Amino acid sequence: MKARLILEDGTLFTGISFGSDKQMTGEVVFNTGITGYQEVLSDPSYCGQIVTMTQPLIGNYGINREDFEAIRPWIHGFAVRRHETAPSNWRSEYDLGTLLKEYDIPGISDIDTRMLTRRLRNRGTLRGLITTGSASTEELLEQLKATATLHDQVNQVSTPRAYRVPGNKQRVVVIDYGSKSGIVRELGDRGCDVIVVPHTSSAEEINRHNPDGVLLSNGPGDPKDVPQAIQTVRELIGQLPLFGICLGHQLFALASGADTTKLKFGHRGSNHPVKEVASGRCLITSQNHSYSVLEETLDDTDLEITHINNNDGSVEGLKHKSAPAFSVQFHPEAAPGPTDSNRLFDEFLQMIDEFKASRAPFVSSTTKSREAASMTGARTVASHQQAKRQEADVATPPMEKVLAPSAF
Ligand SMILES: NC(=O)CC[C@H](N)C(=O)O
Repeated sequence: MKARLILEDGTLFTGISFGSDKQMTGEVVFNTGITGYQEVLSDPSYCGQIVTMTQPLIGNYGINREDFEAIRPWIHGFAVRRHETAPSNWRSEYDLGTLLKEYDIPGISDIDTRMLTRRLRNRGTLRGLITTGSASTEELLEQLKATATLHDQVNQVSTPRAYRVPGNKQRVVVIDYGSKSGIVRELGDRGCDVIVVPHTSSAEEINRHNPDGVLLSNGPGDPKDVPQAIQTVRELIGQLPLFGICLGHQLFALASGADTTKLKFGHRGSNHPVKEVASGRCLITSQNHSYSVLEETLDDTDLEITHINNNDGSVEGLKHKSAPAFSVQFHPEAAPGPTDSNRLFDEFLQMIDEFKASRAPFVSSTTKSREAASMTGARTVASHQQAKRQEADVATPPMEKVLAPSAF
């Protein structure tokens, strides 16, 4: 069956339909990863977008549920040069077209994805529409114009209820703005007791879980679409160790008084070079974002730049000058890789341990009585928190489900 993809500037691509034959609109973006189409399809940060892959052969290693980044894909369409209908891989369970059909997502193949990518690079990100219908190009453009731009994607993809992935080390609350399962996997692999909470959770609700640290997840859309989340992050800064990833990084910046802007066509792929300022080293990173923190708005904040994009000089990482908090625009949990920045999870857990140690009650030596007499507010808070933790271990707030990491 014939399918068409039309961009808002009138550019028309005619190809072959696969997946669902439903008509869908979305922001059209390109990803340059050679592998990883399953992770791209199922990354909730793509919610509402039509994705095209610059790699021309897509679907050749099929689909397996294990590599999904979320329980289901949220993209609005998939545009490829060639769709492989006979995948070859021992892990493959079914083919890409079957997956798209299952979730009613339209796919279009046999189009010139090089031309499409060049158009997006030259003009910037454009909205588009995929259809198998017979309406004229003019009618389709009218329909595209009449479709509202999405602003509620975080609401669509975040978990409605808190859930826990138990572990016996640091307790980390992940605020789910559309979290990839890779984030929970990385924390779980390190033994963390992970509690994933909805994006609407207040600082008070988060504190009730008695976390040792908070991870601000990735997620779709404009970070300014979730002002309540910005307020929560503002309250958490300095209270608990924080680590922000992608949307979480942008929210951390906004909460600290910086501003964000939309990039011309975004960064999406698995080999974006990023300079680590402290060491001068280059990390190869996985990326998927449209927005970016504006460097010139950082001057009046307590943030400093830790990472810079080698391609366009944009801000890729931040840390707070005094509070235990840092963030990155790229994805250290990247699957299928690269893994250069994976150690940021270890650095987060180290930061948590140092923060805990700095607040631990004083225990020994000759100064004991003097110290006890002048015990600081922070120490009182720490022992109070420990007591609360014991209580909470008995009665944690109601949670949806208790999942093992393999259930993702
Ligand atoms: N992967 C992400 O978290 C993306 C962040 C944000 N939605 C952006 O596009 O910039």
